[in-house]
Amino acid sequence: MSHIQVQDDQGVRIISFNRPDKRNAFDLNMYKQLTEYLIEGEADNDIRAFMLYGKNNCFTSGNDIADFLKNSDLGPNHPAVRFLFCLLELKKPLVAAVSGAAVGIGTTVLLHCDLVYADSTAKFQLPFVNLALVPEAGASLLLPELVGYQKAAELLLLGESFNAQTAHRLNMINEIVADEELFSYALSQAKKLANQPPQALQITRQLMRPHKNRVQHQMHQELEQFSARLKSDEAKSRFQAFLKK
Ligand SMILES: C/C=C/C(=O)SCCNC(=O)CCNC(=O)[C@H](O)C(C)(C)COP(=O)(O)OP(=O)(O)OC[C@H]1O[C@@H](n2cnc3c(N)ncnc32)[C@H](O)[C@@H]1OP(=O)(O)O
Repeated sequence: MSHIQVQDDQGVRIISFNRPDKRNAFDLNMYKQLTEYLIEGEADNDIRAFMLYGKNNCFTSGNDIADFLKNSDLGPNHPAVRFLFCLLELKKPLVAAVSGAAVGIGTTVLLHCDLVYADSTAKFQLPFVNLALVPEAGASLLLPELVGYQKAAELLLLGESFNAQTAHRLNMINEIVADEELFSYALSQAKKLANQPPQALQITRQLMRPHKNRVQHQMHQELEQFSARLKSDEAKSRFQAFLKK
């Protein structure tokens, strides 16, 4: 069974993560599929919005840590890099429904979403420094802009997990939804977006992101540092420690 599943429902492309034995950690193939489904959806006039969802009461535990040890060269064709730049370039709106762990890229992807809903089990974490890495997806720029420098420093430098109430207070999510209603509520919101006039919707979204070039520049800076860190002894020993646990 594929670890990325796709379903189109009344103009919404629902992309679900489903790798239960690894808490939906993204491996290279998952990044490739994610990117393909997004690119395909962008080109399809019947798709008006995307929704990201993690099955098995988990959004995603982030990048597969075993892959960090195997693939340290983050060139422009690396599947994770292609996914991140695809996110940045998306024209159609993106909704996320977060249940359970949203770690690393599981949290940074939300900074590129238009609407984010979480249930009471959601747990966010940005453990880049803990893993001897640096942030990605433009989070080193987007997070301080969203939540303020000191709060962002707490989240990125200490790398502790935080719950849905904190994420809501920091304006990182729109709403906390009852656990059993998360999927249907997020989907109903995505369908509202899908029913809006598509051109006005996409242009408005574009106008609301005047900082795109700055984010793109920051992402390149982050990736340069991230690649170097992946090769460092301190990072390798953190990855090995996690995998031995
Ligand atoms: C460019 C992107 C960068 C990033 O995304 S950096 C962030 C990388 N991710 C992490 O550091 C998160 C690592 N995972 C965790 O902290 C925990 O897991 C969770 C909090 C997500 C869940 O904890 P619990 O419910 O206790 O599950 P469990 O026993 O730790 O994990 C179950 C199985 O899943 C594997 N697993 C979990 N996350 C990952 C991962 N990110 N990469 C590879 N494997 C992972 C484990 O090893 C284990 O596997 P086994 O049953 O074989 O021992």
